[in-house]
Amino acid sequence: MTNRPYDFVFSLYTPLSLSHPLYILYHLDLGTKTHNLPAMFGDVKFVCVRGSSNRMKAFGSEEDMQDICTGTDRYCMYKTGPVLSINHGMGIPSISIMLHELIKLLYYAKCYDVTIIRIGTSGGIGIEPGSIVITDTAVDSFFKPQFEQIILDTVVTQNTELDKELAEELLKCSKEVPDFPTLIGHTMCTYDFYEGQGRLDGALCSFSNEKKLDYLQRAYKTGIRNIEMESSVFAAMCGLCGLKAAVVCVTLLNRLECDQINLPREVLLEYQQHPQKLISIFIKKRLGRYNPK
Ligand SMILES: O=P(O)(O)O[C@H]1O[C@H](CO)[C@@H](O)[C@H]1O
Ligand SMILES: O=c1cc[nH]c(=O)[nH]1
Repeated sequence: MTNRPYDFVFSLYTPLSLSHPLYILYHLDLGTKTHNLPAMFGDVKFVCVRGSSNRMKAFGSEEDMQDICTGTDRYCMYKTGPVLSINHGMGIPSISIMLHELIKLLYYAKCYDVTIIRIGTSGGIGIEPGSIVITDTAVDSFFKPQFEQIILDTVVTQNTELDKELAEELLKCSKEVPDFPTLIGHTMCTYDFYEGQGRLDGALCSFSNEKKLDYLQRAYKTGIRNIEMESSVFAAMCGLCGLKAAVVCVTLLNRLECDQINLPREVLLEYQQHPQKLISIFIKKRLGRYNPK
């Protein structure tokens, strides 16, 4: 039974919170006592997560979309039929807090068969800017396929593999959008945008251009095709909770060539549409509503 996989996780890990009569999803400004979560979210089948709140309304028309998390400016959430969109901010701590509360929300709303996708931007390694990378495995800065979570005073190593079948299904959907290359590869997840991603243009830089290129070329050789800042904890938490998950990111630059993102605004906006287009096709296909022109 994979219907509500998070039941399994909750029974393992959180008996206290489950038995609590009132549950507050603090950073989402939602709660079991204040909101009828099954009525509001029970039909959710797809959750799309993105970094910034501006990119959130992609699945509905701007006018009729209301932010569900009105009482907080931490996260924004929109719902269009079975598609829920939430932003996660930048970096592992921010997405991790959002995911804890989102997964509890899905549990209390009695959702089942949910697919969750991070739609994002990234720095490419050795590939054309504008390409899409569908992540098979998130790796850390040592190129290891793992996420190290500190729980109390213990380092717990978690698996960061993503759903292979889902990745292949997404790659198949990409054939419908031939305007930009799409590939499956490893994604490196870092704690920082600058030195942490081997950039020379931060406020601090403690290594040479040669060292940077050597590092990025070694990353390429292990199968890493892009770098971003959330995929490892996303893969680990969704995997532990049995949620089918994918990470689909456009690359904004080729890090073997430069560090600065200096694309004209309209090109940047156009690139950000690439993963969005792919995911729209995927969802429409899943819902039996895809009509290729
Ligand atoms: O996918 P988005 O939200 O653009 O996130 C990527 O861009 C941010 C850095 O600019 C990091 O959070 C990285 O993961
Ligand atoms: O280079 C990049 C671009 C977007 N996001 C990142 O984390 N790195």
